[in-house]
Amino acid sequence: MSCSKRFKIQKKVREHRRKVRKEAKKKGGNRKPKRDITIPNDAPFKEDILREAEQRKQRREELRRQQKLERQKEVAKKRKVEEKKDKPTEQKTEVKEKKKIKPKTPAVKNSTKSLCREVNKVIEAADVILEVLDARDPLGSRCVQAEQAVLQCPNKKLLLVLNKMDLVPRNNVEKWLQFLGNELPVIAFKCSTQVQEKNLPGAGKRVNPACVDLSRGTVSYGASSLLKILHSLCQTKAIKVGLIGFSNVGKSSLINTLKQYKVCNVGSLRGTTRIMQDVNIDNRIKILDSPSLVVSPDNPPATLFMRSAFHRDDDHLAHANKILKHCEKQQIMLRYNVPDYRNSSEFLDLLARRRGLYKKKGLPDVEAVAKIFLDEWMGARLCYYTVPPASCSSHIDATQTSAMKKRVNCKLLDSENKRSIKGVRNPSPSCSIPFHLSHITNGILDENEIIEQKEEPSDLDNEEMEDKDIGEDQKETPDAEEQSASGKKTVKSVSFDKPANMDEDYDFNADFN
Ligand SMILES: Nc1nc2c(ncn2[C@@H]2O[C@H](COP(=O)(O)OP(=O)(O)OP(=O)(O)O)[C@@H](O)[C@H]2O)c(=O)[nH]1
Repeated sequence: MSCSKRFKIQKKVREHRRKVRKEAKKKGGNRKPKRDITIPNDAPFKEDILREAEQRKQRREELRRQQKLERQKEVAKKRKVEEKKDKPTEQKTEVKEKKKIKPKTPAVKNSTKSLCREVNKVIEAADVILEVLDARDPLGSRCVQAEQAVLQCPNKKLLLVLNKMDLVPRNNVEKWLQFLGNELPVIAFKCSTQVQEKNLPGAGKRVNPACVDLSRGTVSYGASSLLKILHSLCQTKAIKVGLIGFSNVGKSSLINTLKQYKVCNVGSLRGTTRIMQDVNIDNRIKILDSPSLVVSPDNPPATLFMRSAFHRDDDHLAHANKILKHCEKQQIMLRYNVPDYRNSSEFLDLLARRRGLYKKKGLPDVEAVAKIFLDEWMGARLCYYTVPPASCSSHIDATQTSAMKKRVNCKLLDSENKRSIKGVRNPSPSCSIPFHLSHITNGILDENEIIEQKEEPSDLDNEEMEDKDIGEDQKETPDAEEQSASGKKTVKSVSFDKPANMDEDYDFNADFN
């Protein structure tokens, strides 16, 4: 064979092989499959390690999702700026003038009014009303006005749903069931909350958020019991079931749990639901989701913060202060792993140091840590609990109670509640924070009662003054708040002089550094 022919053949073979390799690469055949974490079975703490790895993965994904959202926001912002540039200058000045004329408050005010309207619509349309309560503060998530509005209608039935029972100790759930059961039928509930898109069939593809399967997420308790009760109420005709409650108590989650699909938007962000939504559970039960109830401004400050759907974002320190006032110091020190503190500012200072949150020049970033602290309290993970009061003057009279109980199969309810409580994994009392605030919250149902909100000076300063007066024990009692809730104003003598022994007790620079 001539040399030229041999080289020609060799070249052809090389080209052919290159082509084959290229195609294989395109198909992804050469790629090594991703290995799962393999831990030998005899390794100690295997389950813990796997759980930690899974949590880490979830966190990474969450971060990626957040970054993506931020990027999208930035792009949208840039686009807006470019669009504005393109518009003629005349239009710009018109828009500016309009903006100047429009005050900021009416937007919030109108939206609050519309929330009110939507809640009223739900109460009017529904045959059965479920008032959803947060098991961590059931009394605080009850609304006197809404309950009265329902009880005034003779044909409507009112049931309480004690949701999030996985976040409080078991004996506390039992106590609350007993306490609330004296007034109205109450059902213990735990929603299914986890959305595991990764485990769904077709993982990796884009999943339509409206049909994410929740059945594989965390287990729910009380759903079948609630359906049984509702079916017993609709023997002759189909019924509409309205869900009411303050923000973040889990109304939308409850619907998703009953439906086993994500049909309503859920989030730890308050006021996610803005309008009435109806969802058919089956051919006899239609559920109406409502926006959160509007909180009346005459509630104690902590209740106002815990239950309101909207907040001014700049008040983190004041809000954190309000919450800390009602918590047991020992438990807070244990939960957040901080040493003894005198007031909320000192606690936030210590927490910022503990979590490594510093501003420029090495100063602890108290604002940032206050925001994180509040997010935890508003989220669905922190375990805190309130204790039912020894006696409570009820706004429901005995005839209304007995009428409501007659309409519902209470024996079935009791047995189902016992079954649900047995199944749930509750936190131990030592891991949860006792929260000393138990008030029924006043709400607003009449939109004409909503008054324009005035900008008030931050109450942090005032409260810090109070803190200093109260000293170490954080002695503000619920009674004092009751007084403020009922409108009785007490005049406190506030001394603006430094306490005499203050400097001797504690030198911040020396003791702290
Ligand atoms: N741990 C736990 N978290 C829950 C439970 N139910 C709801 N959540 C969480 O509570 C948060 C609020 O739930 P939503 O269903 O959006 O509450 P909502 O009452 O509809 O809130 P709004 O839209 O503000 O009215 C979400 O982060 C849920 O995951 C529960 O039973 N247990």
